[in-house]
This record gives sequence, structure tokens and C-alpha cells, in this order.
Amino acid sequence: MKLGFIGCGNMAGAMMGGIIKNNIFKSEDVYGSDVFEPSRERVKNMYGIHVSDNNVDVVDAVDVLVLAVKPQYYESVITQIKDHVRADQLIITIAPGKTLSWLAEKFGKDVKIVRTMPNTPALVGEGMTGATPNEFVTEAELKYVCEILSGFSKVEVISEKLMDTVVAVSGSSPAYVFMFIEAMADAAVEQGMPRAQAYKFAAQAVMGSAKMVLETGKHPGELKDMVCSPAGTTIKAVRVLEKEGLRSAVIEAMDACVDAAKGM
Ligand SMILES: NC(=O)C1=CN([C@@H]2O[C@H](COP(=O)(O)OP(=O)(O)OC[C@H]3O[C@@H](n4cnc5c(N)ncnc54)[C@H](OP(=O)(O)O)[C@@H]3O)[C@@H](O)[C@H]2O)C=CC1
Ligand SMILES: O=C(O)[C@@H]1CCC=N1
Repeated sequence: MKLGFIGCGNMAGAMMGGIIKNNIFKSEDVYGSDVFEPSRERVKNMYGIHVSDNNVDVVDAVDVLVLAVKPQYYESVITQIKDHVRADQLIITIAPGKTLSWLAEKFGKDVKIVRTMPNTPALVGEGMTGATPNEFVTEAELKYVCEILSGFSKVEVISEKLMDTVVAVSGSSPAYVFMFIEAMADAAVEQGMPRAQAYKFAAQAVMGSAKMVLETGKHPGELKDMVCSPAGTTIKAVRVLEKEGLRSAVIEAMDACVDAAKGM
């Protein structure tokens, strides 16, 4: 089997890295096309895949095709490739807002599509992906696509109506988490800690806390309470975060993200 990517930018690179590292596909079985030469060269040098500036070359070469261009280029790319896409090929989409019905209309024929939303922690094998198949994808094919996605992420098959939520809670959310880490590190630097050390402390605290949520099964509020000693330091910080509206800011931000996804 051969895997192709149209668009070899940030997200495609992160996906390829995990897929090749975990031997889901060998690098010689992975193809990528991109209009931007530095993007092509980057993935060629990093992963040793075949690259081309011609999207149709990739469509013709592969069994599974990932559409990894920005949402605003989806329509022109689909117009360019649709007559070359074969009925037995599997198409994986990763763009927000591009629904299965919109994709079906643009392809204008029966095509097997799995709409997904990955995220960049794929680069370190810690991605999270939501996936929704269309009606032409069999159970076995969906299982196969999930195996590919699991090369770089955890995978959940979800109903399509949750896809915009997945954009906000995992597709885009690494950006909010990086901002949180940056802010904590800035505060530590303000207190005199060297910056590199500050990133290490802040990032490890975020990773460990996330692991506690995933591995203990405890409610995040209970885990927070375990940190807050009576009359201690943490509760003072928690009070300020509540006063400054951390939770509300996160909810408002994610609502804006969902609205943007719906508008794409
Ligand atoms: N980055 C992320 O965290 C996530 C991204 N996504 C989705 O992944 C997709 C790609 O995003 P991302 O990797 O960040 O974007 P990038 O801009 O990093 O990569 C897209 C690449 O595709 C190239 N390109 C543009 N038009 C074409 C074309 N017609 N044919 C071939 N290649 C083309 C771009 O070139 P040029 O720069 O010249 O335009 C660029 O090199 C988007 O749909 C995005 O929404 C999903 C989840 C997370
Ligand atoms: O910002 C974006 O539009 C893309 C989709 C999810 C993450 N990045």
C-alpha cells in the first residue's frame, strides 16, 4: 500500500513523521506534493519520501491520499484531482469546516472519504485525532485508516456533528497550551529562573498534569483540590486565576474557534 499527501506543510510533516517512525508505511511508500519547494525539500530531507510539484502524480501513485492543504485551497485541489481519484482509493481530509456533504459535492462522484481532525503533537507521537467516515467507507477500511492515524495519535471515531468541537478542543488547542506554558515560563523568568529551565519546569508540569487526568480517571477538579493545601500557596494562585477569568477566557476562545470552523 502507498500513502500520499497533497500539501507537505506543518500538519502533513507531523503526520508523516509518526507514520514512518512507527513503520506504518516505509518512507519509499510515502509520496508528497506541494507547490512550495521548501516544503517539499523539508519532508524529503527529513523523511526520505518521494516528492513532486504535481498533485496528480501523487494521486496516481497512492492507495490512501491525505488532503493536507489549507481549507481555502480544498476546492481548487479537488477540482484538479477529482478525475484522477479512483473508486477504491481512500481519501483522508484534515481541514476544519469541510463537511462530508461539501466534499461529496465537490468530488461529484462516489469517493471513499474519512474526514479527520488531527493536531501537531503528532510530531512527538502524542497527537489526538477525531475521524468520521462517509457512507462509502467499509468497516475494514475505517479500521485501516484508524491504524494509519494511530501511527501519530490516539484516534476516536466521532459523529460528524462533533467535528467543529474537536477542532477547538484538540486541533487548535495545542496553541492555547503553548501560550499557557509560555506565560508560566515568563513568570518564572520574572522571578529569576533561567528561561530554558523555566520552559522545562512549565512544560513538564503540563505534561504530568495531563497524564494524571488520563491515567487516574479522577475528575480534574479533584486533582486540582489535591494540589491546594489549606491556607497554602496554590489556592492563592487559583483565586487570582478565577478572578482574572481563566475558565471563561478558555470557553470564549473555544466558542470563537468553533464559529471559525463552521465558517470555513
Ligand atoms: N497546523 C495544525 O496544527 C493543523 C492543521 N490542520 C489542517 O491541515 C491543513 C494544512 O495545514 P498546515 O499544515 O498548518 O498548513 P501549511 O501552510 O503548513 O501547509 C500547507 C502546504 O500546502 C501547500 N499548498 C498550497 N496550495 C497547494 C496546492 N494547490 N497544491 C499543493 N500544495 C499546496 C502550501 O504552500 P504555500 O505555503 O505556498 O501556500 C504549504 O506548503 C489545513 O487544512 C489545516 O486546517 C488540521 C489540524 C491541525
Ligand atoms: O488554525 C487552523 O485553522 C488549523 C486547524 C486546526 C489547527 N490549525
